[in-house]
Amino acid sequence: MDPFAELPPFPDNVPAHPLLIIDYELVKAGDTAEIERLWTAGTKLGFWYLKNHGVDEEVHKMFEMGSETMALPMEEKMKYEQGDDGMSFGYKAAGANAVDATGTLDTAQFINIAKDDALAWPVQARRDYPSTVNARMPTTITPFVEKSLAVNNTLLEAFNDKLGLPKGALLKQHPREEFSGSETRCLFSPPILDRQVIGAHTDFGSLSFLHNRLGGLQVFVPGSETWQYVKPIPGHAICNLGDAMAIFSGGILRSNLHRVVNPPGDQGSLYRYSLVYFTRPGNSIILRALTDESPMIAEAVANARDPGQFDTGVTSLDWFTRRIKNQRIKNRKGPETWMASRGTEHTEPTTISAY
Ligand SMILES: O=C(O)CCC(=O)C(=O)O
Ligand SMILES: [Fe+2]
Repeated sequence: MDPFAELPPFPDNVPAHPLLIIDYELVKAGDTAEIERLWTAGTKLGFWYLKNHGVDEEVHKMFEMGSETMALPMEEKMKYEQGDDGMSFGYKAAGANAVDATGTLDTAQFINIAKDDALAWPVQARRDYPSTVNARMPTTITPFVEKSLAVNNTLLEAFNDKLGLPKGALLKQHPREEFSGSETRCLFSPPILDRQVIGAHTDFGSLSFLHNRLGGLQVFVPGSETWQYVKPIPGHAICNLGDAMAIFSGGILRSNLHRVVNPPGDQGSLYRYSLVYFTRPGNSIILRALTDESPMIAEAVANARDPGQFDTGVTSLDWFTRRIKNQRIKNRKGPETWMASRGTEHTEPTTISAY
């Protein structure tokens, strides 16, 4: 079944940035040419399409889980709201976050489910969830999390070797058993013309495995002056690196700015769903460049304009909590709260809201 069949196509006359297309099966098989292309994608833009990932069936069911959850009465969803303390897991209502320094409200609802809960099910590891999530945990969510973990770990290992790290060094930053901010997220937003759905940001963690059916995602390509759409392609996931990988690699890998706006053309009158699996480092991992383990990373840090930026002195949990907490509109004191929510993109032109 083609999940795009019922949807109006992404318009032909709207430019989209041509991400590199990486074949997961080839990367998994150790194909050096394909791994070289993955490396190019990770170092130049930090975004790429991933085909042949084998997760389509689970993605389809996750979209169903998302629509079942979003259809619950607001009062029910609000029982599971993520709150203002910087925890991500649970439900996030539309308008709970700022999308820019002036405090404009976001328009996306999320349901975020911790990887730790998906793997521990039926034991509760981190928090409780709406009935629609519980009902889908064994059939849909846990299988999706397991497959996404395997895909992301394979990609991390490929980057590990290209960075000249000892085998398993990056995987050691993401222990399966340690609690972390790793989670799956289903997003839902109504048509909205005059503002961003999700403000410009870099992702907090290491690697995001994203599934889009409608347009709306935009990337800010280094050296360009405008935002560019990423066009959804059936069967192709969109992968991107987050802050933790930029820091571990001493800036060799790129955590790129992106945002979500209304889908273009005829897609723009539809409700938009999307789905992500985020791999994030273990809570206790200190975010710093892995200079002791790779001469290539040591050299990158030595040559960096501001080497200190790769020695944050904070744990992954602290980094994540700070960013989530300062996006929450209830915590907003002024533009400085937005600045306090920023990640590795702080040197980038994040002020362009240019809607
Ligand atoms: O919905 C999308 O296309 C992207 C979502 C995103 O960037 C995020 O949740 O971090
Ligand atoms: Fe993102």
